[in-house]
Amino acid sequence: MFPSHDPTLFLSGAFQSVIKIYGHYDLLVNNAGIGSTPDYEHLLRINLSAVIEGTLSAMSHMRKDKGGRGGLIVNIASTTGLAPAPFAPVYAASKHGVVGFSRSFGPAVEPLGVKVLCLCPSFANTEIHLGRLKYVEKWETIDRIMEVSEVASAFAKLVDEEVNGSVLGVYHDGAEYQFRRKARL
Ligand SMILES: NC(=O)C1=CN([C@@H]2O[C@H](COP(=O)(O)OP(=O)(O)OC[C@H]3O[C@@H](n4cnc5c(N)ncnc54)[C@H](O)[C@@H]3O)[C@@H](O)[C@H]2O)C=CC1
Ligand SMILES: CC/C=C\C[C@H](O)C(=O)/C=C/C=C/C=C\C=C\[C@@H](O)C/C=C\CCC(=O)O
Repeated sequence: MFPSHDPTLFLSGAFQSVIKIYGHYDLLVNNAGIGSTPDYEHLLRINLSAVIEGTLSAMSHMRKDKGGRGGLIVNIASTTGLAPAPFAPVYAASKHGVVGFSRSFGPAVEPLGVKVLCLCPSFANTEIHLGRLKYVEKWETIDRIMEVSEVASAFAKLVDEEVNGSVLGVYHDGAEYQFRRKARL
């Protein structure tokens, strides 16, 4: 676990422990995240900076030109990283950041044997919404709040197909790629 005030400070120690025990990294999933809070810098630190920090640390252990074996990094964003989310603008900004970073970093590190994928779930029934679900269920555009197992299946699809730089949206009616690498700058 990271100290809640600064998730990135703890990362290098955590990475070193894994290397010490297992010798290498095959997969990193940057999943930790928090919902809206008045302290927007804290939110950005956890939802965006820690994802960047984790990705950079994993990459430094995975990169083939520095003795690594290559690997896969999966960043968990959100559909609020794909479309405007007026109910959570700062949260949405953090997730847009994760989408943009993942799409950009994947192609950048492909020559080093590392791939970066991004998963963007819509609303799923987890603790991040504790105390807010009743409110959320009233929103007209939400057809159904997903179960975690639906997000897990989409995660398996993303990792199975392993298209570097891709972004998979997960919706109540199924998973659909939003970006598969090629787009104009
Ligand atoms: N539940 C939803 O509707 C959706 C969630 N997401 C994202 O999925 C990811 C997982 O969230 P959920 O499972 O839904 O919520 P959750 O609240 O159940 O899980 C979040 C996890 O992040 C960890 N975490 C938070 N701050 C941390 C810190 N400073 N250091 C270490 N760990 C920390 C928590 O301990 C917890 O295990 C998050 O990135 C969230 O933004 C994305 C789209 C939809
Ligand atoms: C004021 C409400 C404005 C718009 C509501 C809109 O009509 C609507 O219903 C849209 C819903 C879309 C939801 C899509 C995805 C949600 C994804 C999660 O990542 C959100 C998780 C936690 C953030 C919640 C927060 O308060 O920060």
